[in-house]
Amino acid sequence: MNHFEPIDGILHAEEVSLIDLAETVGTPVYVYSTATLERHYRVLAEAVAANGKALGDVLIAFAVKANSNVSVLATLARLGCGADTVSEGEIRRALKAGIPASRIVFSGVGKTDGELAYALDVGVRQINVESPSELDRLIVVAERSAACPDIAIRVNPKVGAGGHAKITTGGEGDKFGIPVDEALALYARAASSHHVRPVGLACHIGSQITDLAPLEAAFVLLRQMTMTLREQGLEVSRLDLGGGLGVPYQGGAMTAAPADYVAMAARVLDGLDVDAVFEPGRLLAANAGILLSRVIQITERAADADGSGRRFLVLDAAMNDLIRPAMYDAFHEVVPVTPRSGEAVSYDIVGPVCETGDTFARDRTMPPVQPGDLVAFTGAGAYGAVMSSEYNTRPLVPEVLVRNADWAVVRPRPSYEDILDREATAGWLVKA
Ligand SMILES: Cc1ncc(COP(=O)(O)O)c(C=O)c1O
Ligand SMILES: N[C@@H](CCCC[NH3+])C(=O)O
Repeated sequence: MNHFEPIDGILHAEEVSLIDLAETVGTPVYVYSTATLERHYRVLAEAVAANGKALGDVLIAFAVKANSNVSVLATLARLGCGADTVSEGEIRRALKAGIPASRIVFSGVGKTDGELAYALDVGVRQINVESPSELDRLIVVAERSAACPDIAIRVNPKVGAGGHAKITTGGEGDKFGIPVDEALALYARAASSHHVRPVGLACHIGSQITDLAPLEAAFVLLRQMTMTLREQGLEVSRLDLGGGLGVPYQGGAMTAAPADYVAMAARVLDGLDVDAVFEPGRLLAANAGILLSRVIQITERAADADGSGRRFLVLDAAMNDLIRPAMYDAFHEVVPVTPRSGEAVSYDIVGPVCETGDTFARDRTMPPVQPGDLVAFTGAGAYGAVMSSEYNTRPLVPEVLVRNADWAVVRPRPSYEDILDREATAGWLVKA
């Protein structure tokens, strides 16, 4: 069930009219649905439960990078969801949202000594080590902290996948993970240290993966590596399978179903006696959020000798609010909140930022709109607000969480005073 549906001709988030919301909070604004977040988590948790013991004692750790709003995290935390984090800041957010440290995984290619020390101090469940030099640093930090953290070695399985080259993480030339032979050797080396306890292997091969084949190839490799390590007498009790499962951004687009994904993982790991970790980000959050924006104007450019004319739909949202189209040519549906009758029109949908790249879509055919109308970008709940900035000194886009007929501003829009007060004028530039 979609929780962003029209009621009496007006698009709603659950029971909240987006017209009312825009009037109160202003635009642009991200709007999240509690019911969708909960449903997405439950679909995955039920798929896990349906596979019995094949995946062991499973942890679903939401990839905080996809949507780090503390209220979003707290919504998932209440259902028992853990967190996959990539920085001290994300660990702090997860803890603030009520996710216990015992359900927090710390990943990332470049964790600083300070971040490692913080993770040990709060006692995260496991640290995914991504390079030999990180292991060396972690051993020193752990010795200093008198801690002995559980670690997983992140493998680069040479299986890259994903919706765009910029979001592939498991391929040969990618910066993520450790090549298989090196990872096996590093595991044995870690096992000989008194300051870390290797408990498993991890992989994450990319994002917006719509086909299970590359994921299966990576999981099969983890299984083979587990057996190799066990033959050497080493303990392997956890496999972190990463995230990466894609979502439909466009009506009718095909992606693998979460239930098939979990069943595939269960098939591959069956009989191995390990506890699996899943790190879904986009899967839980993308279709739980929209970006609501207002049409500023429509600029018609007549055809000249060099080219065809254009019709620019200029919105008050821009690439600084939602960067996915500019960065990955990502597709987001743009739907009018109150559709007008009339023939579909082709627009170049753009924002007000001074970059040609501030283009959400070229030649997008959609129902006609007029200045002042509201439109919603769908599928914007993951890698939306988290990647926003104040480029062009546009106030950071606010976020609203809806629950039934209730809603709350869970990140307010800063005022211009807030923005300017964050900066200091160098003393020598201030008039005496
Ligand atoms: C280590 C790790 N886990 C999980 C994720 C979540 O990925 P996705 O949002 O595609 O599920 C990412 C991001 O790609 C990641 O880097
Ligand atoms: N930010 C990317 C996904 C990156 C995943 C992080 N490893 C996107 O919007 O699709």
